[in-house]
Amino acid sequence: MTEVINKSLRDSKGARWGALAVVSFTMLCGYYINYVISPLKPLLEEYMGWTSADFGVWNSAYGWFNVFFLMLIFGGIILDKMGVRFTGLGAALTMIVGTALQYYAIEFPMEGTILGFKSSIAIGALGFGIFGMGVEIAGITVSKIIVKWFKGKELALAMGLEMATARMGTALALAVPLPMAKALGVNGMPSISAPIMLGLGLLVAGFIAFLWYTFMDKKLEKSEGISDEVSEEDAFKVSDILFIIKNKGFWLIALLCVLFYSGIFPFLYYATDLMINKYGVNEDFAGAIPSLLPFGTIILTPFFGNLYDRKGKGATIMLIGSVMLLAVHSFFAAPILNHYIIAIVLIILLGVTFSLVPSAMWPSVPKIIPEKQLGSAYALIFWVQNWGLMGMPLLIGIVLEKYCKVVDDNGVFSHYDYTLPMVIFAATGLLAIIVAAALKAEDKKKGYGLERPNMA
Ligand SMILES: N[C@@H](Cc1c[nH]cn1)C(=O)NCC(=O)O
Repeated sequence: MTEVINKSLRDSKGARWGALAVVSFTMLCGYYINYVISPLKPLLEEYMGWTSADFGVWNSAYGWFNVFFLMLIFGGIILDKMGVRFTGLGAALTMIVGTALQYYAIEFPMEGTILGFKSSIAIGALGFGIFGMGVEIAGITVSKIIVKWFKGKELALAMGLEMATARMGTALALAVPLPMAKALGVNGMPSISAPIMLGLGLLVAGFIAFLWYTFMDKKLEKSEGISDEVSEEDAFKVSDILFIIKNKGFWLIALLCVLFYSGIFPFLYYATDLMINKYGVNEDFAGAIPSLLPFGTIILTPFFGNLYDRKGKGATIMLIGSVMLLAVHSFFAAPILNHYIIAIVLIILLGVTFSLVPSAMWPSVPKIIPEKQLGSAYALIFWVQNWGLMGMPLLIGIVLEKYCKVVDDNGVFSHYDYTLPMVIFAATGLLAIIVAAALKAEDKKKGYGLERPNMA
């Protein structure tokens, strides 16, 4: 007698890892644009008259719509209501529109001011804000997609691999734009917009990749006998948000997220400038050192994710990562430690930190929040995180402009002293340790299972 078993497409290794590869590529394209202007800071100051505060405003715009217009919350609601296909395509398109505006602002600099900001900064920041909305909503959509394919399987490994792939985009963004802008320059004037044009092309490719994923998603649902992407049970309800925000574990994860990521992502915006100003690295190579950070995470995030899947210890991993964040930034702040080798070692250690916490944090959310509320839960966590992603670059930009300019004997600007900004980054590590310890205690009390393996 032959037994017919209806298997879900997620049971096919090829199908689920293939789906992961496709959506991860879309994220890689987004993460490239996220950091593309970081290494261009010295060129923007020299050739376009930007100040550090302008740079801070542009980068903080990432969170404007997400934080003030609650676009992330709406994104989460749309995700839970309309499903991953509609939301992912919309997010990918939003990234393209925002980046086109950024390109326009850099390629065609404008005179005058808008709402007190230089016109080019205002238009470009608006573009970065729109992009930020798109990439964040893409992020929550992809998290939900991964849970859909990998729950009960290699969930943390899959999330780690997605982040690792996305971080290749970050590494590219830190290493490529400065040499590229210089190489494509004409008559000694660098082509600052060229790396953004490259990103625009990548985003279009990312959109096409996501379109491809939508067909895989339909096949998955067909294999599971689901005809409508969003079932009655899965549809968003306001009570879901209330349920999530009443959960102490959720708040601890969200707080840890904003503190930890405020010490990493905004740091990356300034890392190339730090290498030039503190460690005296040549402009042409300065981006290569911070680009080691995402490269390290490419191997280590899946490694720690796999460890969490098999051995557990998620809360402990997050605590260790937070301790390392404090230690690394404290060394970056120490004025006498200014040899570039120290910078390389610290960046590598920061890469380990940046692998530890995300590899345990994101797969821990489904242990605290039921799957049908996951879209809203990730959206709320990203919303809290965006306060930091918005506030920190602005704070550092203003601090650099006001308190860190060092002048030579003739009163001419010589360089930025990064001690104070790095102390501020170290403070995020200290606060993260306190929250990570509280999360570990709460896990023990409530039995979320953060210290238990993910795989059955
Ligand atoms: N909410 C995102 C933030 C982000 C930064 N760059 C692109 N997205 C996030 O935290 N993603 C998880 C990660 O570790 O990258």
